[in-house]
Order: sequence, then structure tokens, then C-alpha cells
Amino acid sequence: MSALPAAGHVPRPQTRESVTLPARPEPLSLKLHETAVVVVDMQNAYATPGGYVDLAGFDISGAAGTIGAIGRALSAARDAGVLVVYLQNGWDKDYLDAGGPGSPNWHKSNALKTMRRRPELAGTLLAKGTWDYAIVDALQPRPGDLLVPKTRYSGFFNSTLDSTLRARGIRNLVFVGIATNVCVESTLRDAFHLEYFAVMLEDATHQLGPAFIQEAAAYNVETFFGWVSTVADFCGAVSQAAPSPSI
Ligand SMILES: C/C(=C/NC(N)=O)C(=O)O
Repeated sequence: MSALPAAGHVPRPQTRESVTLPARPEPLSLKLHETAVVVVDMQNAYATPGGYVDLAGFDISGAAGTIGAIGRALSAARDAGVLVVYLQNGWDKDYLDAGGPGSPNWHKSNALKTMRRRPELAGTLLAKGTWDYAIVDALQPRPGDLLVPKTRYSGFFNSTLDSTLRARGIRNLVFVGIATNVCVESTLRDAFHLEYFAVMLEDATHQLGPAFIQEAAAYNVETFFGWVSTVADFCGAVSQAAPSPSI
């Protein structure tokens, strides 16, 4: 985990106010100082033409709208003093973290499969230090945000995410990012099992696969694992809380 920028502590404006977030299946009361927005894998790999999922043949035409929606949610969150945590998916340049043939990841990762199918792409997809791994320009982390690298779909697996959140007293997680049905849902399900209250902003997420997948993921979240809300409702709710710099 790293705080951004690398050096120095950037205090967030803090509020002890609770807000009520309109959500399905019911509104949710959130103490903002116990809440973080989790930005899942908004990397060129997942959101930019020429990135991994585009090269692997998935339709990413909706990603541009998702970037804009996430930008609005993050702006409201930062203004209200809500912690922003970025997840960044990928591996070392030699792909040791990705696992070899003994790992299901080696068999299921479409990034690894695409590079095996197209050897000219070897070393370019989801490797640390590459353009593909980088967070998209429009959503670059700001001072005070945190960034947690991860090597599998769930942000909680083999990462510092849980301890990072617990150390800050975070109980509520607001999820945005790509892909709804893979890394967002995997992380959100693990959040449920780790006793976090999880909300997905459905219009700030985008699926990999046909449109019905987005609906199915939202159904799963609101019925079994957490709550579903929207960017407009999130922005409206957090803007009700005035930050209090003295806390
Ligand atoms: C398929 C896939 C999804 N990632 C994500 N960020 O949801 C991958 O990483 O290969």
C-alpha cells in the first residue's frame, strides 16, 4: 500500500456526520469518517482503447462514461473528506506474481492468455511499469488517496487492503470501477465476509460481457452482499455533510 504522493501525510478534512444514502434494497446510513470509496482497477488495461481487455476482444465502449461518472463521485468524496482507496491490478515484470501453470490464474487470466496467443505483446499487459498497468490519466490519484496493489481479482486477497482500512476505522466501502462482474464483485463479496458494509454505485461500474451481466451483478449485490446506489445519490448524500477541519 502506498499513500500518494509517496512522501508526507496529507490530512483529509474530516467529518463525524452521518448521511443517509438512497440505495437498494433500502437507504443506508453512513458515517463519513468510517467510509471509503474503493476505485477498482481503473487502469488503461480495463478502460482505454488499446489496453488489455480491448486487445482481448471485450467491448469497452462504455468505459469512457464510467470514467466520467467515477470522476464525479471522487470529487464529491474528496470534498466531503471521504477516504479514496485505489486498487491496481497486475504483476511484476517477470509475471512471477501471476503464477505458473500450477495456478488457475495462469489458465483463466485473459491477459496471460492474450500474451500467449500474441507473443509480440509479451511483457506489455498488466505488468508493473507499463502503460497498460497505469491508472487512466483522468482518474490519477490525488494527495491523500491511498493505492493498494493486488495480484488477483479480489482486492482483499494477499494484499494490504483489509489492514489499511481497519487501521483507519473504515467500516463502509463504496465501490466504483471495472469490471462490475469480476474485480468489483469479487472484492465486494470478500468485503461482506470481512464485515464491511458494501455499496456499489452501479453507474460508476462497467461489466465485462453482455449487458445482462451488469444487471445480474447488481441483483447479487443488492440481494445478498450489500447495497446498490448511484453517483447522483452518492454525491447528493455526501454533499449534505460539511467537513469540520477541527476534528
Ligand atoms: C477479467 C479481468 C477483470 N479484471 C477486473 N479488474 O475486473 C482480469 O483482470 O483479467
